[in-house]
Amino acid sequence: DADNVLHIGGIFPIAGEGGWQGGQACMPAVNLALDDVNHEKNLLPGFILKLHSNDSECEPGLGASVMYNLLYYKPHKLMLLAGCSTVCTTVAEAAKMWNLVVLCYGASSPALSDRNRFPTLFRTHPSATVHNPTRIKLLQKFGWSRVAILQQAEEVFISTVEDLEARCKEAGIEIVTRQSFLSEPTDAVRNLRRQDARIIVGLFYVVAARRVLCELYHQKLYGKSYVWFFIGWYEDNWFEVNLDKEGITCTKEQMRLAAEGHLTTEALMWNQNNDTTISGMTSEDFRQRLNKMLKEDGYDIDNNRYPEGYQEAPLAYDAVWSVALAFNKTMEKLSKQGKSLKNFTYTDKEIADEIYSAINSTQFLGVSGFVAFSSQGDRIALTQIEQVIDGKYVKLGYYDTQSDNLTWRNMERWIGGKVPQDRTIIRTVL
Ligand SMILES: CC1(C)CO[C@@H](CC(=O)O)CN1
Repeated sequence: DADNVLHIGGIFPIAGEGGWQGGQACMPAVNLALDDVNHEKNLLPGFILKLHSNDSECEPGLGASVMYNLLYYKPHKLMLLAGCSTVCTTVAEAAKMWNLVVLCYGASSPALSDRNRFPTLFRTHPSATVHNPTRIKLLQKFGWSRVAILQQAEEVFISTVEDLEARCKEAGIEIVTRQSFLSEPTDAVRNLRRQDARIIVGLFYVVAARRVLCELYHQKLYGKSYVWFFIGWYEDNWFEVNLDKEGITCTKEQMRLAAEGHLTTEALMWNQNNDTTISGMTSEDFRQRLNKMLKEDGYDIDNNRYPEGYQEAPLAYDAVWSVALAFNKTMEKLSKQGKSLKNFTYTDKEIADEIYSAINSTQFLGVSGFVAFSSQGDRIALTQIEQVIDGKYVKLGYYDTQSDNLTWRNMERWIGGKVPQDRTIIRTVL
């Protein structure tokens, strides 16, 4: 009956062009999770979790109006789910005025790790800075203490590079140059050449990555004397597609030549082992159920026609479990004070603080791996390292920053047969 429903709001990036339309796969994943938590006995006894949502198109203004409508109209919502860094920034900055926790399943911007601006924000999506301890670990593993940085001038990459520079300084790694470009990388790449950069960390979106790769080919900044670190969440064959459409002057073969041997880092979003998670499923079971649901929604999964956000779907699924587990804890605590989540209103700071501290201490094995939040509300996640070998990505290993543990498979291959140097070695014969 109506009064035993726990209402939450959801803001999903679905339509539109700009940014990340990851709500296409994340909203189905959220619906799967709502089904599961509402059938889990003893999780929300006597209650059901109900979602009220709308589309932000990954536009912060539209996201703000979706949020306004969710809050203006009854019933009261107990918290908000949101995706896209730009929308989460707007929603999380305002949410505190309504004493609402915001849980972001699709926001990677490092700027969101700020308890002053976002006191009630949590995210199951790791910050883009999660790559940086892994990059440092790899530089140290291969003895590189002189690196260069090439980045696209976008907020997420600017703040990620600031974090990387600080960690390089701490580790005694020299940044020989930091080049950035808006959309044309020619001059930036030329400056890398001038500084004799050999080990380069590249931070850009995938369209810019194709331009950079073709530029590397033309300026011969690839092959046995160079090591490039790219971001690992581009689609697997990113360097062979859209060449005509995006005016790339290199052929597929030239792009493959330039891409051969590059390393990538990315946050793990699908639990890698076959362990049974809190939902009773393994991550592969989850994949099967999600694929079935997406096929019913009309996606041609069998021919690799995936909706956007498929990669991040486990983060959305686990976000709902985080909420349900936190509400379970909160209800137990409130009932001892003769209160209930049903009494929550947007001015009730006490209940809001109970929800906050319950989420803050929530930890469980989810389909996206072990779910736990840092003091800034950031997702603590493993990273994966891959290398392009013979044109295909090969898993090289995983890194757990918390325990500083690098699991390495010794599969790496260097074009010149040995680890490239980070500088020109002048051999003086005495
Ligand atoms: C790994 C990626 C693609 C990074 O951007 C996230 C979206 C965002 O930060 O706005 C979604 N996941």
